[in-house]
Amino acid sequence: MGKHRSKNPARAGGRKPINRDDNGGTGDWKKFDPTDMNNEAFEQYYKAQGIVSEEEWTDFMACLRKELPVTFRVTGSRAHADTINDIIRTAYVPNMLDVEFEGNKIEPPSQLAWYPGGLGWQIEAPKRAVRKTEPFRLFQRFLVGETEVGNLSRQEAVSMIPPLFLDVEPHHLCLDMCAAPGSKTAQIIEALNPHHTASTGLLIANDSDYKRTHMLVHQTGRMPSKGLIVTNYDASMYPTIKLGAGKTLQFDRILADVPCSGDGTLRKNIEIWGKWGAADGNSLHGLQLRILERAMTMLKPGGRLVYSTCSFNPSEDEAVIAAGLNARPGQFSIVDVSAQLPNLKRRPGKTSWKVGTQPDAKTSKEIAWYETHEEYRQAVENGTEKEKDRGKGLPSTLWPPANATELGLEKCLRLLPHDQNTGGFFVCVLEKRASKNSAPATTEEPTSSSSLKRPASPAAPQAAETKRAREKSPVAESSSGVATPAEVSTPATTASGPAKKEKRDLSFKEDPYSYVDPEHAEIKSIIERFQFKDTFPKHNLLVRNEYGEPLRTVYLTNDVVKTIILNNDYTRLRIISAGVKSFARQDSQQRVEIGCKWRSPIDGILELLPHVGNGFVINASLVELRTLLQDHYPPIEKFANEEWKKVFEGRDMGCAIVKFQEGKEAGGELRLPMWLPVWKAKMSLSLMIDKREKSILSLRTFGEDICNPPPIQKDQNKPDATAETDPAAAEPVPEGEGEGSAGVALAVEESEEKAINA
Ligand SMILES: C[S@@+](CC[C@H](N)C(=O)[O-])C[C@H]1O[C@@H](n2cnc3c(N)ncnc32)[C@H](O)[C@@H]1O
Repeated sequence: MGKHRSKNPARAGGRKPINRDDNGGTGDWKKFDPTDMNNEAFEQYYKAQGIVSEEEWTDFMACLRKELPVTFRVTGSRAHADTINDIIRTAYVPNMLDVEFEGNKIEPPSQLAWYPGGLGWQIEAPKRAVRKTEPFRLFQRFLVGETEVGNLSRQEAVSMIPPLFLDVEPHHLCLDMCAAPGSKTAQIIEALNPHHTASTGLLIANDSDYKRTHMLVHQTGRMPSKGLIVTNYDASMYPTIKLGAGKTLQFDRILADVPCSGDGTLRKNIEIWGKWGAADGNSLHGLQLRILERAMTMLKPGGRLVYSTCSFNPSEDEAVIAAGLNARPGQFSIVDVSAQLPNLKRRPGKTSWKVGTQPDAKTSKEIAWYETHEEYRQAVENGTEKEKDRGKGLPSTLWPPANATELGLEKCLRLLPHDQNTGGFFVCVLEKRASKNSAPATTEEPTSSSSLKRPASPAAPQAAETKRAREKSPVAESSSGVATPAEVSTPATTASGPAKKEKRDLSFKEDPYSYVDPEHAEIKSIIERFQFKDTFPKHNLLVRNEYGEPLRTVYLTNDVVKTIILNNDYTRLRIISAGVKSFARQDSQQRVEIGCKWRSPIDGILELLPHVGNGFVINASLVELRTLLQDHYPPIEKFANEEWKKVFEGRDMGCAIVKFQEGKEAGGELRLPMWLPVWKAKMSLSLMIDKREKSILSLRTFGEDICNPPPIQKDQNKPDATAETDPAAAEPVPEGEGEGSAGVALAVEESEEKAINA
């Protein structure tokens, strides 16, 4: 398993790979002092590589020493994103056109010229100006709120590029190999669900760092998808995924946004100035190549693979691509993407580069250059060069191969900071040839004969899967080439594990997965409550225990995810999460008066809406929203709207979905319709979103936080004190508060599930 990110990514002699997108959303800016921004070896190294011409060198270096503008992306399905974009353009930007700060005019936010649909933005204003001028401060507050609810994503401009070239369609089976913290994962999910329609595709978002996979779960919670699985694996040894009947999964799209030295992020991670060394890139080349080679193996013929780094270094960029192509002669080609994103300024990849070492970056800035691998080996033999990299020395794949000019490396893209005021990045788009001799679409080809040996990885203890028996059941294929779960021999309609039991990786501590029998009494109560139509995928309800028992949370997955879960032991794939959280138990007691004890968390509502019965969703206006935000459990009689009161009085206790119409009313404005879960108790209603989300919603809609503090519980140590003493009885405790706080709820959920698993 990889290591957790360090606050100082360039630590350990600059060898630690960069987790570059981490401070994307925090707004933390480090001390910015251009006089510290020097590194002789860096200049020597890149002057020799010729990644910019001599005439441009001064501009290149000057730009690297400038503060990086803040950039963000409007997220979500297209119609939704366009509305948010219009709000920025029409409600905020006009107020920022004539702002002055300390005698200088401050430029308003501008749209990134190359980003599709104008949904990418850049703020060049210095941070101080943003804090000290009213229009920018207001905009900043808007950005923070919208980022919290998932409508915006702070992301470096160049980091937005790789997923755009991936060209994802809603039916694609995709893998994001090094995904945390997940800014590109979010882009892929959006491409799979452009209109929030039922995507039949799949995205597996993987990271070798266990803690960072939880960042991924959090980040993707804002754009839930039934077709999402998060895994925790060393990408260079990613396991083969079984589909039943001896078939294995091959992906239509793979993103390999690999760990790298990160010198393209110098403008953001300014510590790199003091730490950078020529050895950094050389030492990462091996891992990067192994990840690329694994991606090449798992890609479907005709599929597309995007390799990217935030490093300028050819050792991590062109050298990796060249070695990957040469390991599979004739099977892959570099795609010419010059016509895509026409306004994006890019530089061609290099067909020649130099390999240099820097024996000790701390004591000497001198770089030793070696024309060839043989020359380097000679120096090792002579003792003038010490062997690094665990005694194996530098691999020959670091040097430009003899056929470098024939590989089409100039079709790679290098993004340079001074071209459009960004960070640096490298992107290469590869396509696997769909030839007669290619392996069938769902069968992986044998692993290539890379010259680099794969080291054992603690995150991949079960790699020897060839030894395992494969299922014998006949499996039909869906249009995506994946067997649909109903066709898999494992009983798909009952709680079940993999079709054939595999050996468990006992070191993997996450809870198991199983599908719930749709005839289970709890599921029947849910179907009845939400008046689900026949279209509701009741066979695809997943829980986190071995017995298919709906205890606290039920997730909804699509067919592809189900096929994967049924055919692979979850510990072998190290599955951290799957599907969308769709139902959460609201009432764990045996109260008979509550027929369905489940509510739909906000994450899952959009997935449920197409299936709920006509008339189940209750319409409301901002007047009702105001009351629901102000009080935690407003009595039904408090609502002025007679129609609304009547509807709720006619309903049993339990969950409802309320649609708040867009418009201006009650001192607020809602620009898009919004669906929220509401719980009806005996005499009151409650909005089922957590306290923080309520406050953000209040600020966005009414311009102020109108939410009153939650009522004090009468005896917090006494279980179910409310039910005993409150006339309203059975009042819900919204997620994120008191006993029902997300953390506590999760703990209860885990211990309950663990108890049944024990
Ligand atoms: C540059 S970051 C990825 C950024 C991410 N794609 C995004 O856009 O948010 C590289 C990631 O690779 C992960 N990583 C490092 N070594 C890995 C390996 N062998 N397999 C999988 N992930 C790895 C790190 O934990 C880190 O999260």
